[in-house]
Amino acid sequence: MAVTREAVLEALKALSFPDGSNPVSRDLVRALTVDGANVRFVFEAPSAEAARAMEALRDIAEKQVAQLPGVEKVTVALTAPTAPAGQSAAGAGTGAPPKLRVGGHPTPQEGGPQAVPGVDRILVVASGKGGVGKSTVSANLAVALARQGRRVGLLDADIYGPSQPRMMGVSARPDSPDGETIVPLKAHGVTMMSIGLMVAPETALVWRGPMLMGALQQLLNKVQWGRLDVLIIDLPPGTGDVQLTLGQRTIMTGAIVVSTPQDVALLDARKAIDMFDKLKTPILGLIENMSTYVCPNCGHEEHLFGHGGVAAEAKKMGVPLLAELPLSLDVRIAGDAGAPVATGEGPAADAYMTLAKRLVDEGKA
Ligand SMILES: Nc1ncnc2c1ncn2[C@@H]1O[C@H](COP(=O)(O)OP(=O)(O)OP(=O)(O)O)[C@@H](O)[C@H]1O
Repeated sequence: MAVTREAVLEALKALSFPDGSNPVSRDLVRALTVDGANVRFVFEAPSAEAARAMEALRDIAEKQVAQLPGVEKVTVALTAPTAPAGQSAAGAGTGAPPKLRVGGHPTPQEGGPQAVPGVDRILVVASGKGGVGKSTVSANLAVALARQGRRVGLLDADIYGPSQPRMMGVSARPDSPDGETIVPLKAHGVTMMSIGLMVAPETALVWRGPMLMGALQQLLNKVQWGRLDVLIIDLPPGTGDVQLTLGQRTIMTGAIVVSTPQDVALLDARKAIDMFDKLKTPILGLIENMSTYVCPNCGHEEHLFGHGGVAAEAKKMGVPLLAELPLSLDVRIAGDAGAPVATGEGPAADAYMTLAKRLVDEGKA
């Protein structure tokens, strides 16, 4: 018999504190997800202190829920406004840890979408599905724009797989000298911030849309971006709550949708484009990534995943094809090494410089 949400909540209510309250009545349970036989939820402690004291509760809760019929796996994450002492969420920052309740629900907002102060343009880089190179394109485009003299920010909002710290070669936890705002990091001429530098991955995995959105809102508004010509946001893949809420709350200059030539990726890309249409976010264009493969030994060019699909689709949708970016081992190696290929020279770097120039010339970046 499949376990239900209600059964899990009942099991948690049975864990009573000395004052007679329980985790549910104290409103500690967040993001309860029952996915077949897998149960996941978050205990959100009011403070780091309280989170430390809740380690034992987490163990007991895990065991209690695991005993329910139909449950195979239980994952309970503990969150608190700041990381527990001596346990940095990511790397070694030197200042006081930011006081952000990262992942809290977004605060209500009056009126329509708003701008981020000091930021002239926001470009979102999206894809219908994961793994098509959205993060690679975001990092390289940011670097290429910075090389053209633009003041560029890069916000990694891909909570399910934050890859910008690795791609941009940064790992330190950002400082917060005043305990309220966050000083972003700098890499390759780009001002950057990743949700992955603020939140432990196991916590992020059990979050639901509203918590992600709360975190993203904080990163947009509490990071000291300074004056930027353009902020590039590397979105999570797909068409979920984060994309929708961001579109409803923040004025976005435009969206760039990355796809590979395979049909399935294109189908997914179409969904992303429909979403931006509904949000009334201008679609700046499609990018075909992993377009051609140039053999590093003989120079022979091969269309490994087919060719022309993205161009044809762009035409059908009436949006520009912004770039066809080659599949190149250099791109992957550079990304893994923390220095995007656009920091150097060569065909892949040239392709990104051309893309960046086009966006600057069109006033989009
Ligand atoms: N043009 C390319 N040539 C070679 N490798 C590439 C290219 N583009 C991306 N890759 C590699 O493909 C992998 C996936 O890329 P990336 O992380 O940018 O995709 P993504 O769409 O952001 O994925 P996710 O949604 O999972 O974050 C990475 O290892 C990256 O280095």
